[in-house]
Amino acid sequence: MNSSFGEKIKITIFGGSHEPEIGVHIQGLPRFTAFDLKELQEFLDERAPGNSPFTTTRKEPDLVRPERGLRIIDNLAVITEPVVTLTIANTNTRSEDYKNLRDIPRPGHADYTAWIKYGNRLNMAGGGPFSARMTAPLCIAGGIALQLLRKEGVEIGAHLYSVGSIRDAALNPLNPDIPTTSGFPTISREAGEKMKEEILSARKAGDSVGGIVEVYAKNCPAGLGGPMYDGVESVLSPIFFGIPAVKGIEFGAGFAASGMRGSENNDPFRMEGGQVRTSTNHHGGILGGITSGMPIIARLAFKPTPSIAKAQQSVSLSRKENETLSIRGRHDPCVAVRAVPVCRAAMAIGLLNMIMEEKE
Ligand SMILES: Cc1cc2nc3c(=O)[nH]c(=O)nc-3n(C[C@H](O)[C@H](O)[C@H](O)COP(=O)(O)O)c2cc1C
Ligand SMILES: C=C(O[C@@H]1CC(C(=O)O)=C[C@@H](OP(=O)(O)O)[C@H]1O)C(=O)O
Repeated sequence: MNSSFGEKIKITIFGGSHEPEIGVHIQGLPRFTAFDLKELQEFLDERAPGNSPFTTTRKEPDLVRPERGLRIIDNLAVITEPVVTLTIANTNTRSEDYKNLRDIPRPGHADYTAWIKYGNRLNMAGGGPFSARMTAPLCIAGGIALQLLRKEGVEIGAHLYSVGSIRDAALNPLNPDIPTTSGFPTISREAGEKMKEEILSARKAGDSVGGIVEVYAKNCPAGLGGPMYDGVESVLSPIFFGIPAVKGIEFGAGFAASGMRGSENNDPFRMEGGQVRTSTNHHGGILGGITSGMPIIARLAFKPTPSIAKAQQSVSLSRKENETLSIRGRHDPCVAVRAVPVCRAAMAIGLLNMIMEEKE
């Protein structure tokens, strides 16, 4: 099953969690531009599963394989064709964990709705095409987009804004920057330690916990986007909602703006070095759907992982009876942790689309 996003840059993600491979076709990248494969692999490694006690135990190397449309010279990949294809092998599938879930759907996952729509035609082991595994090819496209955007001066970063009720230190909305910490994606090391405890405590209880990822883009040119459906929020939201388990998105002050007065929420304009800037950034870099030149800021709310070890109430679809379900298998206790690079990838693809459109 394929899933596509974008017009100027079109990505098509294919494969499934327990198929031989997953991958992405990317159409419309500027020809004869190069990107660094080693840097792309390092970006993929940030998302890869199985590398810490805070993720699923399904360990995958997630090695990027250039397949089509690229000429490889040492670590450089030069884009030579209108469509490029890259893949990743699935090397560590354990489909027997999913046998009983064909009949007894997991509460909170896509098992039941996929059965309603596709019956038994889809290989749903590992979550099939609904799995977070599909965010690996998203990160291939996003990792390439991040490198191309950096050439334009655009920087995209993200951090774990919260896990359960524990909040990270605040990002500076006027000049966001994420210091490199100890391998855990928070600004504050102390907040990171508390989040780790919360995640391990949920896992120990056979449970899971939700979280929020905050993502920013700075040095983005003013003037991208347009009114209504051409707006930056309208372009970014579909790619953000394509990430499994995303249940809410806010830009700038977001929902909190609804509790403010206009005098508090409006960002005063001022001149700075001959350029129009704002003194605060409640608008998150977007006014009327168009970028203002201030940092773009979005927060993505992730629900707690649906697959939990605790016994849950479900049904047998064949016997039409209530059932108690106990899930075996390997699952993230908090999906938001590994979603941090995924949010950067999604933001990069969305913005590259708009920047390329502007260049036409
Ligand atoms: C990085 C990441 C890792 C995830 N890991 C798991 C997991 O291990 N187990 C699981 O049940 N769901 C996991 N999910 C969430 C499911 O894929 C998702 O909840 C499911 O496909 C249903 O889609 P929905 O939540 O968008 O409705 C993960 C999501 C992300 C973004
Ligand atoms: C493999 C990844 O995460 C998977 C995401 C996932 C889900 O339901 O989304 C379920 C689990 O799959 P499995 O049962 O095959 O181990 C996770 O391990 C990955 O992100 O690369």
